[in-house]
Amino acid sequence: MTTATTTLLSSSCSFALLRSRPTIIRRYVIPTTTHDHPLRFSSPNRPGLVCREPYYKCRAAITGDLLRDVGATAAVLVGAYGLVRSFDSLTKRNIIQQSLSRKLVHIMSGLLFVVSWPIFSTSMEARYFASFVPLVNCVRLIVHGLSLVKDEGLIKSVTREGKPEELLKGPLYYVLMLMLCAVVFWRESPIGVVSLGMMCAGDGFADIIGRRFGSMKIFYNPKKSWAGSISMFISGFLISSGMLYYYSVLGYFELDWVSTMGRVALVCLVATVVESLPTTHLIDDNISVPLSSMLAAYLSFGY
Ligand SMILES: C/C(=C\COP(=O)(O)O)CCC[C@H](C)CCC[C@H](C)CCCC(C)C
Ligand SMILES: Nc1ccn([C@@H]2O[C@H](COP(=O)(O)OP(=O)(O)O)[C@@H](O)[C@H]2O)c(=O)n1
Repeated sequence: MTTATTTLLSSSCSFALLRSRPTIIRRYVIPTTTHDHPLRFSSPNRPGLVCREPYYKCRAAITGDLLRDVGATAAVLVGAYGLVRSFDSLTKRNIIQQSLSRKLVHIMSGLLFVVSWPIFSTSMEARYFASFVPLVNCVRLIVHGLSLVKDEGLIKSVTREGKPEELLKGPLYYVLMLMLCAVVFWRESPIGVVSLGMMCAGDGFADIIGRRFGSMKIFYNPKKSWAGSISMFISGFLISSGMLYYYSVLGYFELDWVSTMGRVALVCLVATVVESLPTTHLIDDNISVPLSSMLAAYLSFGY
């Protein structure tokens, strides 16, 4: 470390405690509705702020963040593996059908992943630690999808027909969307939370309800039903709103709930219409539903 840097750091480190007010720290403008970075300080790899605390305090804070993020990543990785294994066991013991098992994994994986985001630190790198979990699962799906390694439990839990190559479609797109939302939107924007709510809960319940009660088919797409689409809208709206409430209770968002409910309803309507279209052969629902939700949420929420 250069003498200049040491001098800069050893002089002091200023901690700017951000709550939910717009705060400008030199080149950083923190949006009104987040305090995802309650502590921001400079270090050689974090230029831009003046240091005024003793250097050891900065090191301690950085080390604390690092340990917290590594621990959180390990815990979520174990949770992901355990979830798939649990449903594999339930399917093997014929407690639930394979199709229902896959949909429950579809619904629960992404939602629990979003629920886990607050356990990561407030550092700028936390989102990359979190996105490491879907990355590992992405590699796992590719390795098993190419049959480089055999994992009957994984294949049975997340495929329709038990073919390894199925892992390279819906499930792979699903974890890629989890990574995208974690890195791009994280805890700072409702867009990622709502989009994953629609992909996980909305699309998941559409399948479960539609298969069972979908006798009235949609006139422009006989493969989809009104029951499925209506359940997608309702479940997507309730789960997405619940996730936004969860994050607002934790202080990440300050939302006007009357207008927010309208915005979420609009996003749900867009995603539901997109999912009902006869385009599954062109683009997987795990791509079209989250992307259309992101666009609608961006236009609706504005950040
Ligand atoms: C079955 C899945 C997608 C198939 O979708 P579709 O084709 O039916 O529309 C989901 C695949 C899930 C994946 C194997 C595991 C993902 C785990 C996630 C990244 C982290 C979850 C952490 C949490 C704490 C359990
Ligand atoms: N809007 C919807 C969505 C699915 N479904 C039912 O759920 C089944 C699976 O839906 P899907 O092809 O979208 O499944 P995924 O691509 O989400 O895995 C469909 O074949 C329908 O029987 C429905 O009835 N209405």
